[in-house]
Amino acid sequence: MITEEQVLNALKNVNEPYLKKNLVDLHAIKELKIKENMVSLKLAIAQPGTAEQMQLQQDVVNAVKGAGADSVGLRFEKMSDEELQKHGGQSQEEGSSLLKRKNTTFIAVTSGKGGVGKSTVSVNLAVSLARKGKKVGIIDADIYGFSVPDMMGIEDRPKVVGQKIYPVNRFDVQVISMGFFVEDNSPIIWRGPMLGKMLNNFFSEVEWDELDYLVLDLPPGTGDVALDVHSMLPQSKEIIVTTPHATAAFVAARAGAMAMKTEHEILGVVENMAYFESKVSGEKEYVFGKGGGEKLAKELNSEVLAQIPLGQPEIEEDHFAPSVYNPSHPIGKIYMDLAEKIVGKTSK
Ligand SMILES: Nc1ncnc2c1ncn2[C@@H]1O[C@H](COP(=O)(O)OP(=O)(O)OP(=O)(O)O)[C@@H](O)[C@H]1O
Repeated sequence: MITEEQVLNALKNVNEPYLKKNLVDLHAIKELKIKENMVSLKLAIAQPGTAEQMQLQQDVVNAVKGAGADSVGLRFEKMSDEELQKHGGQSQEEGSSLLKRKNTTFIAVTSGKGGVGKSTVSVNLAVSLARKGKKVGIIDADIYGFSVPDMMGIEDRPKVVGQKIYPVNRFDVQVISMGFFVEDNSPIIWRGPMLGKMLNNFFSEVEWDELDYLVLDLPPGTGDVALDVHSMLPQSKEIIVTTPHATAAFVAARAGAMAMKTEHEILGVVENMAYFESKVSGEKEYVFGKGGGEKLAKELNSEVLAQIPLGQPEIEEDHFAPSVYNPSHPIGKIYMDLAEKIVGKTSK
């Protein structure tokens, strides 16, 4: 079995890309665990969420596997400013280019709780806006489960050229996901401030093409993380996703209340899983209750933008994307209408 000493020896040969010193001398290894020849590491680095991090991931995995480990799980955190300065780095400047673009409308998609379809709505809204000829990007910032790449059927990783990361293009949408920065699907625990730093890097280090819309799939809930994002993106507009159940709407109202507190404009509510429509009789069955979206919209002084029924997209062999509805699918049409409404509400 691989020993701690062997791992450390291997990491002596890997340089932190920004500070150009090896990880051991930098005291960058904040945690090292070995279990049944599986090594898990937590590393503090100067600039997480950058092209360099992706290269570093690869270097660390190769080095530790080369020393005899079967698998390597990696987590990253941002090095403290104190440590950074000690090693000759500069603390990072906040604020970045994408955030300053005047022509990009930011749409944060949020929900009170998980599993209501927030990512599905984010993805289909982004694709539908692109189908309408808009230039669209999506950031999958749902740290509790970055599902966007899978939902869109993305197997590629972003291209990295020099310092820059190029988003993956799928259905004419530029896609960046937290999931691209995780090695081997290893579980990661993000804390609020880390997410903020990561997002900030997505805005500054990613080479976005022109964008009319940037859709942000945010983590559910109203915790620190969401608050962080709210304050970081004061210009962002919001869509709140709920199911029709009264309790779900009640929880979602808290997410909405926060948007109001942070003075984000609420574009409206999307009620997902609103009903099931029988193909035979056309009858609607309200499987998860009724009226939640309406109730929430009223509470937020807003409106229900769409009611999306239960239904699966057709699976296409040559264009595999398990959660993207075709524009001809009844649900695909509802998403096109939603995109139309969003364009109407956000045109200057
Ligand atoms: N209208 C719908 N009909 C059928 N299945 C749906 C619908 N909307 C979402 N789903 C399914 O429900 C599950 C949860 O959806 P999704 O991941 O979009 O929710 P979420 O709110 O983003 O969850 P999380 O917070 O865990 O990321 C997925 O398996 C998705 O395919």
